Amino acid sequence: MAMLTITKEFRFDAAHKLFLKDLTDQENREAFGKCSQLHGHTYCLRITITGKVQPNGMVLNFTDLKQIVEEKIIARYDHSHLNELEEYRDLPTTAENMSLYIFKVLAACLKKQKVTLTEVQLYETPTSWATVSHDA
Ligand SMILES: Nc1nc2c(c(=O)[nH]1)N=C([C@H](O)[C@H](O)COP(=O)(O)OP(=O)(O)OP(=O)(O)O)CN2
Ligand SMILES: [Zn+2]
Repeated sequence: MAMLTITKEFRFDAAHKLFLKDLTDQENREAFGKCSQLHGHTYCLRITITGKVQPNGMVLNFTDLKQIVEEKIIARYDHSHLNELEEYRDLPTTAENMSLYIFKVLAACLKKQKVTLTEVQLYETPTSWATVSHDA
């Protein structure tokens, strides 16, 4: 059976460094290399949802999707220092951890809109990204 999804793309700029609290600076340099130094990315975030097509012809108005993602994620992440955000106090700010957190937050919000979040893709660079998918 065919499955319909819709996707919206967002961008945000943020700074971070990769480190583990329990390691010394030297050990973090050895573990994470250049990424243990503060640096920035223009992140690209793709949000994909599915649901019933409503009488207006839409699963969810892209404008409404934009408002939710901007309020819950972009407003907090854009021009931020990611390591200072509460959710990453004890977690490395990897694409993996960030996409898992974003999925958890948005899945709950989108459920209230009667749609299902099927995929979050977070690109740290154009060649490096993480994908979290909804369990079938
Ligand atoms: N599995 C992961 N590996 C790495 C992550 C990550 O989140 N998950 N993050 C980093 C760094 O943040 C780094 O800034 C990005 O790494 P990399 O893709 O190597 O960056 P480049 O600028 O070298 O990318 P190119 O497009 O290949 O030039 C490291 N690893
Ligand atoms: Zn990085």
